[in-house]
This record gives sequence, C-alpha cells and structure tokens, in this order.
Amino acid sequence: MKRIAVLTSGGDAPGMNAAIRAVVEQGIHHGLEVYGVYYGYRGLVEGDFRLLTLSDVHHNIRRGGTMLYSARYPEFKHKEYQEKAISQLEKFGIDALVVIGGDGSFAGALSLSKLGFPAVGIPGTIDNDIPGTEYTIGFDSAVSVALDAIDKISDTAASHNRTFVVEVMGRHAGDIAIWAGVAAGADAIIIPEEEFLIEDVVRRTEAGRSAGKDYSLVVLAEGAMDVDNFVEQFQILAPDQSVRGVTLSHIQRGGTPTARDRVFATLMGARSVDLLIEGQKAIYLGVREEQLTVFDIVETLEKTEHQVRQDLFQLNQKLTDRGN
Ligand SMILES: Nc1ncnc2c1ncn2[C@@H]1O[C@H](COP(=O)(O)OP(=O)(O)OP(=O)(O)O)[C@@H](O)[C@H]1O
Ligand SMILES: O=P(O)(O)OC[C@H]1O[C@](O)(CO)[C@@H](O)[C@@H]1O
Ligand SMILES: [Mg+2]
Repeated sequence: MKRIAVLTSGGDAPGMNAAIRAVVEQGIHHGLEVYGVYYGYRGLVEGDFRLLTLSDVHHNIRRGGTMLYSARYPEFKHKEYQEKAISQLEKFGIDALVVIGGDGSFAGALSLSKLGFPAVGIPGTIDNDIPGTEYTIGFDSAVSVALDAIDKISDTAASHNRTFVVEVMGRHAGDIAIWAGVAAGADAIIIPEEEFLIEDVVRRTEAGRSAGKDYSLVVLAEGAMDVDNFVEQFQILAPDQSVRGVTLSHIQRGGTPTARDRVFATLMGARSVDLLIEGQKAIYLGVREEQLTVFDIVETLEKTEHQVRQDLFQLNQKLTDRGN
C-alpha cells in the first residue's frame, strides 16, 4: 500500500478535523502518501484530490467543521457514480479510502466496498445514529452545545415561570434529546423512537410546578415533531402556561470539539490506517463499552439498527412522573 485518501461527507461534525489529522499523521508515519478528497463524494466523483502534508493538518485538532469541506451528493446512490469514483481513485493511484461521516456516508463506503474498492468508515455525525457503535465523533460536542444553550434558556424560563420547548437535532434519532434532556433535568424528553401524548407532557410540567419547580423544560427531538406545531397544541391544552418554542438548529454542529470527540477521533483515525495496512477492505470503527471496536461494514450495516439509550430515557420518564 502506497497511497490512501480521506474524505468527510454529510453534515460536518466537531472532531472530524482531529480524525483527518490522525489519518494523515499515521499515514505519513507509515510512509504512505495521504490525499484529501474535498467536498465528500462529489469531490470523489469529480477528482478533487490534493496531497496532504503535516503542516496542512497539525493545527486542526482543535477546530470544528471539516477542513476537507463536505457535501450532500445524492447522485452517489447510483452505481454509475460509484464506478466513476473508483475510476478517479485508480487514476490517482489510490489503494484505499477512509470515509468520515454519518449513516448515509457509510452507505456510500459500503457500496465502494461491494464494488471491490477497500474502504474504512470512521463515524462522524452529531446524530449518533450509526448501527453497532454506541458513539459517533461529534455527538459529545453537540450535546455539550445543546446543554449550554438549554441552561441559558432555563435561566430566563425560571425568571418568568415559563415553559420552554427546545427542539434539538438528531435527524431520525433521539440521542441528542435524551442526553441533553437528562443532563438539563427536563420535565419531558420527546424522541421519535417512543410514542408520546402531549397531554402527558402537560401533566408532567404541571406536576413539576406543583412540586415547586419555577419553570418547565421540554426537550424535543427534531425527528419526533415540529416545535411550532408542538407548542401550538401544548398551549391549547395548557392555556394558563406561558410557553415558548426554540429551535437550536445548526449551532449544534459548530464549535470546538470536546476532549472526548478529539480523543476518539484520534484513536479511530490512526487505527483506520493500521487496519488498511493490515489488509482490511470493508470495515468501520466504533465504540462499545468505551473500547474501540471494529465492525464488518456489510454484516453490521445491513443487519443492525441503531438503538437509543432506553435506560436513560426511561430513567427520565420515571424521575419526572411526579404522579398528579
Ligand atoms: N444509500 C447510499 N448509497 C450511496 N451513497 C449514499 C447513500 N446514502 C447517502 N449516500 C452518500 O452519503 C452522503 C451523505 O449522506 P447523508 O446526507 O445521509 O449524511 P450522513 O453521512 O448520514 O451525515 P449526517 O446525517 O451527519 O448529516 C450523501 O449525500 C450521498 O452522497
Ligand atoms: O445541514 P442540513 O443539510 O440542513 O442538515 C441538517 C441535518 O443534519 C444533521 O445536523 C446531521 O445529520 C441532522 O441532525 C439534521 O437533521
Ligand atoms: Mg445521517
């Protein structure tokens, strides 16, 4: 193996740069040339490749976003585009590809592996929604940004005895909502994985007030319901409450990556290069019980579904069921 490439794809996630840096440092350490593919799969198909040096990456470990830029490029679902990408990789003499991205990007890596091109995935998405792994790079940073914003909202909520409904990201997964909601002591957490009744949410907020709370907080995952719709229905059921809805939106994707995201990104970036050198062709990395874990990309992606932390969700349900 002489030459590898690395790309970032889908929504950017804090810690992607730390992963890129580790791939480049480890690749160069092993005597490889490491190319950066700019703008995800679009750049792969168009041949937007540049040789990376240590000076391109060494200062990037602490930066959010992705220095390789990213793209949503639905065309890549089609085989002819995947074949074009492989032709570009072959034209540049590249032996293997590291894909840093979310579940969609992993589907792209899977398709390349199935066509015979060696690829390894590094989970980089704030959504934490990749099957198999309990953790994706960027999730910890996003939760921390969401929690910081929710804490600030809670200050003003308490001052006016208000109820705030805060919509967080996560696409079809409730992970950010669960972690930020538990950490903020939310009266209710609404996730797409669990059915809910707005009547029950109202009951929980009222029980909290009866128990002496001076504000109420609902953390709503974007995949469960639109926040404006939720607030409208909530207000009808609770006309005496002063309710506000807030969407945190893309702020959750920005900012400095946390230590946890940087450390796992570094571990995964370095290990991805080692695994490619060992001859692996169709795998991705993840975390199980705090340990770096290698998954077979075909087996795991095609046969497993992402699971949210039901234990945390149920704990919050229990703590906020104050029994009115
Ligand atoms: N089924 C698929 N087959 C091949 N490529 C795919 C497939 N699904 C997605 N991709 C490619 O991966 C890119 C990124 O996917 P997507 O937009 O779902 O983001 P993601 O990687 O899941 O990240 P995030 O959810 O954090 O934004 C797509 O724009 C497309 O180029
Ligand atoms: O940046 P875009 O294309 O608006 O996508 C937003 C989506 O990307 C994510 O931020 C990351 O997947 C999701 O949480 C959200 O649904
Ligand atoms: Mg995704």
